[in-house]
Amino acid sequence: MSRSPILPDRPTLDLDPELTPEERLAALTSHYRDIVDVQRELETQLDHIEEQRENLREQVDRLQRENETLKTASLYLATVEDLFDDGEAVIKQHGNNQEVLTEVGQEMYESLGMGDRVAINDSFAIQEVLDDETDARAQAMEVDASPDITYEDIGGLESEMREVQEAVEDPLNHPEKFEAVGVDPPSGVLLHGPPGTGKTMLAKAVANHTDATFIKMAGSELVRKFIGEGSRLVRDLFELAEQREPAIIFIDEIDAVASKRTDSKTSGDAEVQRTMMQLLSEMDGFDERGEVRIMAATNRFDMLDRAILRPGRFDRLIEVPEPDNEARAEILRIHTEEMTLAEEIDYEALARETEGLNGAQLQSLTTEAGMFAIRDDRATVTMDDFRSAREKLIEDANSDTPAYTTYIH
Ligand SMILES: Nc1ncnc2c1ncn2[C@@H]1O[C@H](COP(=O)(O)OP(=O)(O)OP(=O)(O)O)[C@@H](O)[C@H]1O
Repeated sequence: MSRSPILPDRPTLDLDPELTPEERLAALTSHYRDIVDVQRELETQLDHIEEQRENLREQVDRLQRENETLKTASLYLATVEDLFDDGEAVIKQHGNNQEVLTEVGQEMYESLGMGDRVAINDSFAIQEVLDDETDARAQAMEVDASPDITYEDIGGLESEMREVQEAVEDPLNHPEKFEAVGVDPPSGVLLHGPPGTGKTMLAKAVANHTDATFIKMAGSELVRKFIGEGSRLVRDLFELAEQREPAIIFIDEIDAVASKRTDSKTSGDAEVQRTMMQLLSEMDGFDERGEVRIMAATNRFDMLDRAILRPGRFDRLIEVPEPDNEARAEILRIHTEEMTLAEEIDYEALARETEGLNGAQLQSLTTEAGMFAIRDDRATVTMDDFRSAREKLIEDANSDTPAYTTYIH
């Protein structure tokens, strides 16, 4: 780095009173020139300083970026095995079971207990104390011994329901049929299609009709920020399914863990890859698992890594489309079953008027129509209420409420 600038000497003027006017003029002219020279020198130095300032600014930016990268660098999971009075702890890293003695800052030391799960960095320094492991799993998985959704609750999707029955329900309820013919049922069933069209409902309904425990894991939950955590959750998921068989594993938003490989080499991507590899290896060892079926859903079929679609993995694809006229009428019928409706209600007309809405939006529409009746102090819901509800949904869409923006034109 350059040193501080050396300021030029300030020019001085010492006029002798004895000087003639000509001599005085010459002295003043010379003094003026000195001043101009100094000014030039100062200007050069100023340019130089500006340049230095620019360099320093760039340096600060670079350091800030490095700092950010360090802060977001991957952390590893470990368990506190032992705590000593002198502010040291023995931690055991998950995955490789390496035990390390590490120093702990005063503040961190006070919040630590034996057996705590912690996140550590590359130098084994504890960065964070984590929730209880069981909490983390409970948050990530939804376990429902008998979901109450039935096929009757699903509007439209007749052929999709039949496919799901064939691929998931029959192998669980009548494994002997498959044995008799000598074919293996599909390993995994992937439901794909736009959001809010009933994919989760299909998976729950099939669990209901088979007495299987429904175990749902959101793909986004599998993309954990700590190394080894995602793959550990995948292992836990399959273990739990085995303990609870018959069971249906349902991985929603599977694209979060099984997207096409990106070229970027960030540690986050590497961690997602590891989680996907764990998922693939669990699926490959699937045959021995008995009465466990696996289903997954995605809105981003185009993004999926083809590796998960190979035979023995998700080898049955079922597209779940947006509802057509007939399906919309049926969905509206299902969701208004418990509502007090005016006799004038014409489902076919409503279906035509709600073109572009998916199942989830149609459900909101019925609730919203009910709200209009309540606001008007009526117990009966009319066609006008449904129309006002539709207007409101459009208004919400136009005010950038994301859920409806893409559907109402
Ligand atoms: N075909 C349908 N019949 C009846 N209700 C439906 C249907 N599709 C969606 N719904 C309603 O929308 C809600 C959300 O549906 P569901 O969670 O099954 O959609 P999804 O396709 O899994 O959506 P996402 O991809 O956003 O997870 C359901 O609880 C239900 O109320």
